[in-house]
Order: sequence, then C-alpha cells, then structure tokens
Amino acid sequence: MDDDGLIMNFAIPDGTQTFKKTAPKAGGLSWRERRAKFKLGEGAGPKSGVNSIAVAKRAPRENKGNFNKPNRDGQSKDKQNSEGSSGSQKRSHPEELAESKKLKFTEKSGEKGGINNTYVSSLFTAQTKGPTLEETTAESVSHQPSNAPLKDDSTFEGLGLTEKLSQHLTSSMKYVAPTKVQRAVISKMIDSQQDYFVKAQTGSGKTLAFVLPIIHRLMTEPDLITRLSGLFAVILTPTRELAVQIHAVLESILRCHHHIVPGVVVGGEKKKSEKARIRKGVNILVATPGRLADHLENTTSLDVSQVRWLVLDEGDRLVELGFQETITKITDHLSQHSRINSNKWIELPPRRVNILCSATMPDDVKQFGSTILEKPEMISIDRGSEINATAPDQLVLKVLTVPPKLRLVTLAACLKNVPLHSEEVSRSIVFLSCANSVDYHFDVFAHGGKTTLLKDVEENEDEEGDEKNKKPTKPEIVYSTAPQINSNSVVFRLHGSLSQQLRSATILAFISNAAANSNKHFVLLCTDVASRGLDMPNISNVVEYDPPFTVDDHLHRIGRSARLGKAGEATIFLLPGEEEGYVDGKLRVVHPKKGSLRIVKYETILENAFSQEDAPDNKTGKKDPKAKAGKWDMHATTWHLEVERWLLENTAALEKASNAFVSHVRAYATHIGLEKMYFNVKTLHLGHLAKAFGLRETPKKLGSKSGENEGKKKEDPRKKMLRLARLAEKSKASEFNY
Ligand SMILES: Nc1ncnc2c1ncn2[C@@H]1O[C@H](COP(=O)(O)OP(=O)(O)OP(=O)(O)O)[C@@H](O)[C@H]1O
Repeated sequence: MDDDGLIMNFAIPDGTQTFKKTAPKAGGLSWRERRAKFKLGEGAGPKSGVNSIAVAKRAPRENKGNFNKPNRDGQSKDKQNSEGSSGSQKRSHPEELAESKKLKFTEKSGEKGGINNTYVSSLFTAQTKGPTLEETTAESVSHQPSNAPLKDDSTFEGLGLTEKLSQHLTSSMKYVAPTKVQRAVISKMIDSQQDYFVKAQTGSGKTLAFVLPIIHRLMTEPDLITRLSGLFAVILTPTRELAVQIHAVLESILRCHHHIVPGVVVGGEKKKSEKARIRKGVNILVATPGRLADHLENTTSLDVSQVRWLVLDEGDRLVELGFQETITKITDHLSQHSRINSNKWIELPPRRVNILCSATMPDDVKQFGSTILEKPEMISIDRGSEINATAPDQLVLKVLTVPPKLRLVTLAACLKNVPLHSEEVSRSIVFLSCANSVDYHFDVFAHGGKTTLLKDVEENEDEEGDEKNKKPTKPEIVYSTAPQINSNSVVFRLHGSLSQQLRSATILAFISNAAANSNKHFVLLCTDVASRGLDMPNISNVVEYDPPFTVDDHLHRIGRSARLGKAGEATIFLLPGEEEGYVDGKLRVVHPKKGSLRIVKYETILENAFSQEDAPDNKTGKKDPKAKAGKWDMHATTWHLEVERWLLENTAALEKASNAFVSHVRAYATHIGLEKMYFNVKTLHLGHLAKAFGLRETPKKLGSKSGENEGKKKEDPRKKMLRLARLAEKSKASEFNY
C-alpha cells in the first residue's frame, strides 16, 4: 500500500505555515503582472474591464473604497493581508460597515493579526503561485463526433433485428441508425454464445448495444416468453441511478412487446416491494450487486435457473468499488443453480453468456473479468488502442489553473457564465471529491434561495402499494434556487449519503424538461456517484472542480457531456504547480485531437462573470447603484466576502465549511500512487485552500486535537501508516466517492 501523503496529510497545520514543497515551484508571472499584461492586450481578454491595478497606482484615493487591497497597495506584497478596512467598506458599500466589525478585518501586515488572532487574506494576492501553462490562443478547431449514429446505410434491421423491434426503434424512439458499437456488438451477439468485453467511448450507446440482442432473442424464441417463463438476463451496475436508468430504457423498448417484463432491484428502502415484483415474475433484472446478492440469499421466489446472460455494465467501476467478492458470489450462485435444458427455449444460448462493458478497461479489470468471462472476445470501438480510452472527439476540454484562494469564486464565475436557452433548460454538472463538500457548496450557492422539499415532489407509494416509503425524520431539500449564482439558476446535489428517495427525486427533477424550466440553468453538485453511465439531457458543461481520482474517472465524468454526437464542453480546475503537469502527463493522452484541449485563463472567466454585475438586474431592469463598471476583481472579492460573512453569521454553515474542507483534504490524499506526482497532499497550501471554503483559517481538526495524544505511547510509524491507509481506503468508498 502506498503511504505517500497519508501521514503528512494528518500533520497539524497552524494556519500560517505553507508546506515545504518537494517539487520545484511553478514560475510564471505574478497575478498582478499577468493581469497588467492581459489588460495591455498581450492577453486575449476583452477591453471592457478597467485596469484596477493601473487605477490603483494612478489614483489611490479613488480606490480607497475598494475591497481589493492588493490593487491599492501596489507592489508591497507583504502588506496585502486584508480585504478592506472598515473605512474602505463604508465608502463603497455602506451597509457593510456593521458587518465589517463582525468580520474583524485587520490592516496589519502578515498573515496573522486582528482580534482573536484571526486574519482575512486577500483573494487577489501577488504572492499567489501563478499558473505556468500558456493560454491556448489558436483558433478552436471542431471535430466530427466520434460517438454519433452511423451515417452510412447501416440500419437496425440490417443488423438482423426483427422488423417489429427495428420499426419501434426508428418510428417510436426516433433512433434512425445504430452507432458503431451497436453495429459491432449486435451483429455478433445476435446469434452467438460467446463472452465479450465491450469497450467504447462514453455516450456511444453501449446500453442499447447489449440490450437489443438480448431482447431480440427473447422476442424471437418460438415459445412465447412471458413474465412467468423465468429470468433470462441479469444486468449489474455500480450505482442505483444507473440501474434505474437502464430499467427505464428496457421499459421503453419493450413497449413494442409487452410480454417480456423487465425489473429492477437496487439498495434503498423498498425491499418488500422488490420481493413482490420478483414474485410476479421478471425476465430481465437490472440490479446493484449488493442488493442482488441479498435477494439471492433471502428471496426464495428468485429463480435463476434459466439465466442466459449476465452483463456487468461499467465493469471497471464495479471492480474499483470492491464488488469483486459480491460479484463472484453472484456468479457462483448462478452457476450452482443453473438448470439450462437445451430442449427448452431452443433459440436462446445454451449456456450463460457473460459481457463486461465500459468506456475504460484497465488491466486489473480485464484480469478480474477473465475469471468470470470464458474465452472472451474484445470488441473495442475506441479510436485509441484496446488499452487506451479517449474522450469523444467533439468534446472541448477547458483547463483552468486557478490559485487555491480563487477556486470558489472562479467556480461561481463558471456557473454564472453558462448561457441560457429560451426554449430549454441548460444543465451543468459539478464534480466534487466528497459528500461533505457537495453539501457545503450546495449551501453556498443556495443560501438566501427558495428550497423545494422532498415531500413536495415525491411519489407517495410504490406501484404495488404494499409498502409505504419511510418518511424522513427531517424535511430534505431536493433543490433550491441559487441566488448566489444568478436569478435563473437552480442548484441540486447528489451523493451516496443521501436517502434513496432523495437521490431518485433529485435525478428526476434535474432531468425534467417541463416548459416552466425553459431559460433556467440547472446545476448538479455531485460526487462520482453521478460519473458513471448517467445519461442526462443538455449538459452544457461538466466542471471537474475537484480533480478526478484517476484519468479514467476523468473520462467518465466529462462523458456526461458530448453524448451521441452532440457537442459538449468540460472544464477542469487545477492548482498552479505540480497539478499543471497533469495536462501533458495525462489529459493530452486522452484528448488527442488537435485543439480539443484548451488552456483558459481564470481571469477571463472571472472578468466575463463579474463584469456582468454591472448589467441591469433581469427582474427590475435597474442597474446596481453600487456597481463600478468593469471592476470584476472587486465584484469577485465582494462576492467572496459575502460568503465569508454568511459563514460568520451562521455557525451551522461554518461547521459544514470546516467539515467540507477536512474531507476535501483527506480525499485529496487518496489519489492513486501513479498520479501522486500531480496530486500530492504535501504540496497543498492549506491556508489558501481554506479560503476557497470561505474559511479564514485552516480548521484545527485536520490534525489530531491538541493534547489528544499527550501521554500516549508513540505509535510505530509503519503501523500508523498502515492504519491511516486502511482508514483512507475504507472511507474512500463511502465518504468520498460513493
Ligand atoms: N442509435 C441511436 N440513435 C439515437 N440515440 C441513441 C442511439 N443509441 C443510443 N442512443 C441514446 O444515446 C444516449 C447515450 O447512450 P448510452 O447511455 O447507452 O451511452 P453509453 O455508451 O452507455 O455511455 P456511458 O459510457 O457514459 O455509460 C442515450 O440517451 C440513448 O438513448
């Protein structure tokens, strides 16, 4: 087990120290110099913004009311520790005077100072380590989509599917032609009994690729198959949401042939109604592994003696999440209980066919797969090799190198910048590393907004009506308007610690295309629980706010956009320094198309978003009297100060911020060994990072509580390392990812 970073991660920071860097420091210009160059036209930014640096130097008095102390102070880096004095706040924003007392701002130099030894550091400080990556200035190139339906004369019927099924696909479901992976898999599976690995890019239609040949064979069986005929196919998925989604796909395809019945069993609270459904009979069962194993053990009516297909969808994720043991248990059970009789159901495969499917297929997954699959054939549609997976060609990835302090405000800016569509909903997905961080950031954007509770949107009972869903003890929020983004945004959250009812209600509300939602921007904050297989409409942008744990996770996350030939965009946040090496080291390999990876300056994003603060308010049509044209950096600072102020006034929110920060750092420490050269917890500037959580100092609980270990025997370092590694591994599956 790789211990790198784990022990260091739990060292106690004092809020002022920066960790000794093990890798060379990033060079590059200071924020001020870059900004000045940018404004002089050496960058590509628009001219609307006023050069606050130049203004500051020419007319310090004019800028006295500016929160942005670094601008005012010119080059004296060491004296730039304050967002603004109470006097300065009074001038630009009178109502903030009272607040400023609460904020205990200090003008003292250095990082410490102020009442209770608190300090407020500026967002835009010159000492911030700046990005070194060169901005991409070349014209952006657009590429032909690599995951679209085929444009040659391929048809579903031409692949051998029945006329009834093909017509249903084209007429009712409006699927004109198959995709590459569908052509390859359907033509093979339609009459073979071979096992397959299927690897194809995200959004290329893999679900239909394995589902259609199964349905076709069940439909064409001479003896009519009905729900009473038995269970013939099992599809396993790593998440409940994906299972529910695949079940919905099956239901819509089977509208053309009602005799075949699909079912779904997932973790949650409806075991009794699941049992009832199984008892009535299902022919294709979609399940999460744990839940299926449970039913195999406890539901006597679940007869698996006729199972002819086992599909492991997102197979690599199933392995990563440690489901191998459960899956092995399931396959052993299936094998032991198999009673396939070749005289019955003569058109179905005479043995169980196994398929493992994903956009990424690391070696260990293939190894594990080979223990279940028998002499499998690999069907790989990726333009890369069998080993390397790539992003869809048409997807554009924007890389933003953002100094730690500016992360939160830059995220807000990204979300503010998403264009709205008068006819439909725009959607963004923001990936964070852990559940605590999702909850906290939800509150950041939602505070002051109007919330919608679960009881307002949930369905009252299961379709069988034999089990009422348990009511949560306290009201759960499904979504909220997000005034901290703008008046058109609505924010949602999804992670594994939420109740299943809330998770389902959230997905349903997020993908709703109700007319009333036109011109709205839906933002889903989530962990990697939403990174696999979920197919959601109109995702304008996927934001990887926290870096992925592996480059495969990156491909799956961004794959929520640019699906089935549609254009798509993703943005990844990196920190200046070692993280920038991730671009050439990993990202360019999986985004090989020229111009598909673009380095973008965070200043451009901030300027676009916060210059808008000068625009008339959508509702009132009036301009904000406080606004100063083009002073995006000041507006950005004000936005961030509002967050800090809210935290100071709200102890529960402050506690959440602190927990989120701690979980975030711990999650960061779990990056895989191979990628630790880019994501090394030892190189994080914790103080600056805390600022991006609205905190003025690093939470003490990151390390052990003071005095906690006094008098205790010093733990053997090797044992400690192993203990912490085990702890991190354990929590990885629950707290961080799932
Ligand atoms: N031939 C087709 N024509 C039109 N739309 C299709 C076709 N096949 C699939 N789709 C649609 O394309 C979308 C993506 O399909 P699917 O979810 O199966 O992709 P995937 O390859 O499994 O992606 P991921 O790797 O992210 O799980 C779905 O909305 C699906 O309904």
